[in-house]
Amino acid sequence: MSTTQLRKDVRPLTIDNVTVRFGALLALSEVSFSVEPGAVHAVIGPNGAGKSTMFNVLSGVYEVSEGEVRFGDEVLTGRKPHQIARLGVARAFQNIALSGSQTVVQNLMLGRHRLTTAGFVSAGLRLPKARNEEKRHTARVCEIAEFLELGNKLHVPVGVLSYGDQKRVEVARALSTEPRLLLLDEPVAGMNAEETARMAQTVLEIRDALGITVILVEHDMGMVMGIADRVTVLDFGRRIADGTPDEVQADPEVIRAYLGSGDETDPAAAAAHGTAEETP
Ligand SMILES: Nc1ncnc2c1ncn2[C@@H]1O[C@H](COP(=O)(O)OP(=O)(O)OP(=O)(O)O)[C@@H](O)[C@H]1O
Repeated sequence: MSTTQLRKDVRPLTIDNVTVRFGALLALSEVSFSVEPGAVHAVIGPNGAGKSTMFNVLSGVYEVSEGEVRFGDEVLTGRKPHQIARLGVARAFQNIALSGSQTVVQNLMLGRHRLTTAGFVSAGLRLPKARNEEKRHTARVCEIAEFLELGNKLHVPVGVLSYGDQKRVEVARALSTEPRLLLLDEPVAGMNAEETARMAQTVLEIRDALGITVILVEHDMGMVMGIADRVTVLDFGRRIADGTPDEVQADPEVIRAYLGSGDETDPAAAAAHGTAEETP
């Protein structure tokens, strides 16, 4: 865990007995775990285990059938996605949700919208208050872009950037909302080894520099085991393990779940091949 100072308003996240049913299918079955403030916490599991469903619950896209999610004292379940966003939970999507024709800065400013206070009229008339506010927000999103190593691409349309850079803009867009909790949905999916190592490093830097909590769903076991403080493992909608990377990699039920699934991203195999040590 980082020794960096936590943002003061970062709270523990508690997933308490969450069940999600789609008709007869149990996508999540009485799943509980907690995420410590300032942790990098990974949620893993074979295909169909319920990882995306869990993220959709955390961000308010899916309603739970039973159970509750709390962020400190605030109950997240039962709220709409925009209400959860307002509580400081931001999600970077696996399938990039950016406007390709707009520049990096323009995309980040869209992410910033909820923090702007100047009304439509004063912004439209470009009154001094609105101008100052826009300047302040632009300066901050440029800072965030620099942090994501996009400083020399601020005015480039996102659509012409490399895939790896587009994924970084997606993370920067989520950070532009100044979240207390960042949800990263397969941040390295489709990336090459170099892009993956850079993103792994970036995730640690985000946590350390901003003092926020990061939860990631990811199939790349080398990346997960290299950077996560804790790992929750799902299989067929059930939580089958929860612990440090070393603990879950040695857990017989986890090994069985991955071997049974034929998933080549088996955590034990990743450990045996030393990939856990390769990524920062
Ligand atoms: N909106 C939905 N309607 C019906 N079934 C769904 C819905 N969303 C998910 N499911 C089902 O819930 C189960 C869990 O799916 P989920 O997408 O959460 O798994 P996952 O662990 O993210 O899988 P993957 O690694 O393949 O993305 C699957 O059987 C899936 O088909």
